[in-house]
Amino acid sequence: MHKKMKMGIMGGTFNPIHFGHLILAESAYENLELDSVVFIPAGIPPHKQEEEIVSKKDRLKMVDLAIDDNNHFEVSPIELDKKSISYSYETLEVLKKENNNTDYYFIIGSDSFYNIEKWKAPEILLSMCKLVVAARNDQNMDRLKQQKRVIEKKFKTSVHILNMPTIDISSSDIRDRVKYGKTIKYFVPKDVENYIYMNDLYK
Ligand SMILES: Nc1ncnc2c1ncn2[C@@H]1O[C@H](COP(=O)(O)OP(=O)(O)OP(=O)(O)O)[C@@H](O)[C@H]1O
Ligand SMILES: O=C(O)c1ccc[n+]([C@@H]2O[C@H](COP(=O)([O-])O)[C@@H](O)[C@H]2O)c1
Repeated sequence: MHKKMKMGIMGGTFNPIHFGHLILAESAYENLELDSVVFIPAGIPPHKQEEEIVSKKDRLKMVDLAIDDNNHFEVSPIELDKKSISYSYETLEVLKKENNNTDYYFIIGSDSFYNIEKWKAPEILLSMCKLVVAARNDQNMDRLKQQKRVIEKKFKTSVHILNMPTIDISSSDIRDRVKYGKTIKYFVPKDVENYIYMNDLYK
């Protein structure tokens, strides 16, 4: 029997990818001793239909550029290749079928965690992976621990709260900054910054 692999799943709209996502994924890799983390850009994100989202090609390219120097990070186009909405439980079903000898860890920020019961079929999703959660700009650890207890009890799963610095960077703030001519230096990797300007994104 081979040792089970431990894979992190970093799902997101990545519109664009930024250092908050990268530090989150790297912290999960380190804290949970994962073998790798796969970034899965959402083709059609379930809860973000009203936002302006740049093309799948641009978002995939920016993830590629951002993770290029990290050999335990990879990217999968599995959700970009679908025409329908990217529900996480369906993605996990496909991954599980391909790789049964792997434990999956779905990595999210606290904003996603507080909404998880509104996701499609959370009971199916949480039977296939464990959640790894980072506090975001809500420093309220009591609320986070309370949500951890609720989800663990309701779905008979375990939730890992990550030990990482809170990084107050968001894709929406980056989009606004570009729009209003403000700097995004040190918010995103240099290659991503160049890609945004070269391709006139978020004007
Ligand atoms: N700075 C951050 N710290 C911790 N988690 C984060 C951070 N930024 C994003 N995440 C998490 O990464 C996942 C993907 O995020 P997403 O691609 O939607 O970026 P976002 O910055 O939240 O975007 P937007 O500002 O457009 O809502 C979500 O689970 C989100 O909570
Ligand atoms: O499956 C769902 O119903 C669902 C609802 C909301 C978000 N998600 C996933 O959560 C991840 C972060 O989503 P977002 O919208 O914050 O970019 C991304 O992988 C989404 O596909 C999934």
